[in-house]
Order: sequence, then structure tokens, then C-alpha cells
Amino acid sequence: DHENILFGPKPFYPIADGTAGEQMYDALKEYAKIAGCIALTDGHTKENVLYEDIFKVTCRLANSLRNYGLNTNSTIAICSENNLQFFLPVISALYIGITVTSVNDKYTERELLHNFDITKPSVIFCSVQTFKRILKVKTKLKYIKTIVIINHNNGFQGYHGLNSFISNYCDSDFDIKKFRPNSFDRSNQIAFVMYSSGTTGLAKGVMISHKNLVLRFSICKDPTFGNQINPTTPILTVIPFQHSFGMFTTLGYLTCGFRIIIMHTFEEKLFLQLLQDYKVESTLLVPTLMSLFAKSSLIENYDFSHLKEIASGGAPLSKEISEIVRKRFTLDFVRQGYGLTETTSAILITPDTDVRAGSTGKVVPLHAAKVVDISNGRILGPNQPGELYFKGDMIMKGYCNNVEATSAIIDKDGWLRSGDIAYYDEDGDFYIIDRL
Ligand SMILES: O=C(O)[C@H]1CSC(c2nc3ccc(N4CCCCCC4)cc3s2)=N1
Repeated sequence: DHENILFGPKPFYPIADGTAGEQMYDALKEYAKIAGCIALTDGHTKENVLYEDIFKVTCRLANSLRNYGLNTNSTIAICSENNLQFFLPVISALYIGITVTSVNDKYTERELLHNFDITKPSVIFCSVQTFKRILKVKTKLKYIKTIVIINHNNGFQGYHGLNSFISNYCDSDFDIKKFRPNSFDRSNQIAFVMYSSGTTGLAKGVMISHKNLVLRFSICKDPTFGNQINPTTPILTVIPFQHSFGMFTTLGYLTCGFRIIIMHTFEEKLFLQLLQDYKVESTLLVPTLMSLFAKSSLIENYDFSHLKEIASGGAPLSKEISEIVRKRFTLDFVRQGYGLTETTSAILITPDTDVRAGSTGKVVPLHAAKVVDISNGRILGPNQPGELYFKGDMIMKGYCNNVEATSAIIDKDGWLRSGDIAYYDEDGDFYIIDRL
């Protein structure tokens, strides 16, 4: 019975063909042609990376990974704080179809061992900051073949930096005009394994396919649920890249050709200075930072005339905080998104302009949601709280090597149980109430 099942609208653009790696390759190749087009800016050092730099390095690194012997059956890990190099191994792996697992750069050795035990990566791309811990972990895990330090050119302690790895493994006669990403079945090929405790405490590996990611790429370009595609639009993000929220928003921004100003650590004054100086049009926050800005005394000292939207996600945002921040930044609306690691990215998003204070938004295109009465399993109508369920092509493939945990959260019809209590109003706007 379709009664009380809410469906998202048709996508603005039809879903493009190809793997997420082919779509990323096509986008970067396009933006690389715009001379001087900046992709990333380090908000702390002001250093820039151009789209043409990213395009060149990712093609050479992909060729190097192929020559190193990695393929669609391989997994690499990324363990790094937000920096300008983070997405280079990630994008190169997407071109080839190598699965990427991203681990929290603040994790202890024990937590890293647990995560790596699930995914068994053969190469770890780490930063100078995480190298010591990663080296200790490597000595305990025989399946880790090598480490590459992404924000160090020549590497150290016998391990390659990004440039030395490329010069060591890339074809000596490499011709970027001849480089092409691999083609493979995007529905089955796992692009990422992200970690989530789901509805129980133990961390599990969430398998995100290339198809899941292609749907995110489509939604982020949707004028209603994402952003307009205007290359060079300045965006400021402080969201950790190693989590789904930061990973799949930032990859989406790169497919749009935006200029992404990044921070690895939040500092209020620097954040506000960056908003002003780079004429930022959209910025992504988490509720704790929204609360900080609701109480901040610094906002009046800056000019935010270019700022069109503040977007929040990663946890529920209270109506009060949202309204205070909206007024303090003199914005027409603050947008929200709700997602789970198990749904790749946001599956409920406040549509551009029609924002209901306190609502986390409407169902995104090509997805469905229902609210279920936990006492009898009946599907509920508007304004009746129950457990949120979702269906659609951003729902994860499943938990890595864990069939029982997968079938405990995704039923035979493909409905994913969120573990969150919510209701929707007559217009299909959703309100999150509580965690089950
Ligand atoms: O809460 C979580 O576990 C994580 C898993 S992925 C996730 C979210 N991803 C996204 C991706 C995008 C957004 N947006 C905020 C709403 C405005 C337009 C889209 C950006 C919000 C969220 S919340 N939240």
C-alpha cells in the first residue's frame, strides 16, 4: 500500500551514465581547462590547489596505483585530517575502482586495528600527523603492504610521499591524454567502506557503491536540493572529510567546480574572517558550531553580504538555534539535511527557499520514506511520530562481511530502518524527535 509512503520528486537532471570515478574524471577534466580555476584553498595557510593540478596528479597517481598492482579487488585506507591532499588518493582510487576506507584521524591504535580488521586495506595513505600511529599499526597487520604520506613530497623513514610514490610507479612515458578511468558495474563495485555503529554499539563497515555515490552527485547539483552549478562559487567547509557528511559533500562540490575553502581545525575568528575575505556563498556547519554562533559576539564585526546559505547536518538542529543564527547572519533561511552513514549522504534536505523552521526537510529525489508505528508495524500518516524508514539507491549495499547485521537493518523489500523517531507534516516536511 503506497498510502503514507512519501516519495521524493523527479531529479532535475537525469542520472548521468558511468561510474562515480568516470563522472569525477569528466568533471575535473572540464574544470582543468579553466586557467587558474581554484579547487581547494587551505583556510589556515591560504595555499591554493587548482583543478588542473588535481586532474594531473589524480591521473598520474591512478596510473601509479595500477602499476603498483591495485585493481577493483583492492582496498586502500585514508587516515588524515582535512588537508589539500586528502582527496588525491580518494579520487585516483575512484578512477580505478579501488575501494577506499576512511578512518578517523583521531583514532587510537586499538580503534584503527578494529577498523582495519574489517576492511584489510593493502596501502594506507596517511598524513605526517597520523604517520607514527599508522606505522605502529602496520607492524601488527601483515596485509598492509606499504604507507604513503600524502602531505610530504619525498616521504621519510623508508616510506614514499605522494610525489615520490608517483615518480617511482608512474609510467615513465605517461601521457595524460591517453589516460582513461576504468569502466565497471557501478551498482556492484564498492567505492567506500565507512564506519558506523548503526543501531548497536559495535563499529561496522558500511559499503557504499559507485551507484550510491552517483546519486549523491546528482542530488548535489539539483537546484532544489543542492546548489546551482556555477564553477568558482566559494564554499567554506569545516566538516571532517573522513566522515560521510564531509566526504560526500566535498566530493560533490568538486564535481560542481566550486572553490572549496577548507579548515582542519575550527577557530571562530578565522572562520568568520574566511567567510568575509573569500566572499563565501555557502558554508556547512554542525549543530555544535551553530550553537556557538548563536552566542557569538563577533558576528557584527564582519561583512557577510555574499553569504547566501548556512547549511547544517550531522545531528538534529533545534528550531531556536536555527532561527537565532539565521537572524544574526541576516539570511532568508538556514538549510538542514538528515542522513546516516548507511544512506551515503543526506536523504532528507530542506528544499531551497521553502524552509520550515525546525524541519530537517523533504525526501530527496529517487528516494522514499515512511514512518512506522513501532508497536504494530503500521505505516503512519502525517503528524504521528514513529520510526523512520528509507528506500532508494543511496541506501548502502550492506555491512562489510556482516550479513546478519545487514538483514537486521535492511528488510527484504530494501527498506532501511533508521533507528530515529520522527514525524512529517501535511506538506511532507520531516521533524526528527529522538534516537530510538
Ligand atoms: O548524521 C550522520 O551520521 C551523517 C551521515 S551523512 C550526513 C549528512 N550528510 C549531509 C549532506 C549534505 C547536507 N546538507 C545540508 C542541507 C543543505 C543542502 C545539502 C547539504 C547535510 C547532510 S547530513 N549525516
